[in-house]
Amino acid sequence: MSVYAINHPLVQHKLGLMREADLSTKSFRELAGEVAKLLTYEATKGLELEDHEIQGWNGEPIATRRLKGKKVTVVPILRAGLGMLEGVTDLIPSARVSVVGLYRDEETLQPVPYFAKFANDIEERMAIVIDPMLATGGSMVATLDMLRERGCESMKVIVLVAAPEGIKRVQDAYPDIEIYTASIDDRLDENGYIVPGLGDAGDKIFGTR
Ligand SMILES: O=P(O)(O)OC[C@H]1O[C@H](OP(=O)(O)OP(=O)(O)O)[C@H](O)[C@@H]1O
Ligand SMILES: O=c1cc[nH]c(=O)[nH]1
Ligand SMILES: [Mg+2]
Repeated sequence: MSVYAINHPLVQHKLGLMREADLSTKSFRELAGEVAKLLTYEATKGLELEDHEIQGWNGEPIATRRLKGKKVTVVPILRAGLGMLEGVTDLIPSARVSVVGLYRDEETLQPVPYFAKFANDIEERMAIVIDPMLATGGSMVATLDMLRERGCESMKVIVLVAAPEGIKRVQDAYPDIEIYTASIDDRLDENGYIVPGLGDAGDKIFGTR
């Protein structure tokens, strides 16, 4: 598995702003979308191109390249993953959206599934799973399991912040998956929150503190 911590200055600047304790819901939400978009740019760098000839401005043919048409499904993990969705689909507008609803039980830290709706032909698609936080990794692995059970072979992960524990959990379960993140943070605290982290990303995006 490859973990890509994106050090681009715009990513680091925007993530730094998101860490501010008193940030408004509006700003947190906007920044989540912007960082998601920048990470999507990185995560799609391996998409295949094909040659495509077009007629240019003066009537002469021009050799161009276009995306080979790999089918993509973006998979936000509810709720917080929705805060990244628009940023991702801005760059991949034809992507189908599959939705997985999970929350993490506050006592056991185990993922509790409550909803799932997958795009058609999921087994032919590259799935890009999005969630701001990869903490213990339980929610992400549960989502990847659902996709794999439905025949999805090609999967990538985009998270805003990852804990080493979560990276290891995904790595152990899915050694071939690529993870794209704006930061690998230090650790989890006693409640399973990422430190320094962002706090509760879902609450911040939805304004439900
Ligand atoms: O790696 P894990 O230990 O599983 O934790 C990460 C999960 O926790 C958060 O969701 P939460 O359960 O708070 O749900 P929400 O998005 O509805 O707020 C976060 O958005 C991840 O889905
Ligand atoms: O730090 C964390 C861990 C889990 N979920 C969050 O929203 N934040
Ligand atoms: Mg939450």
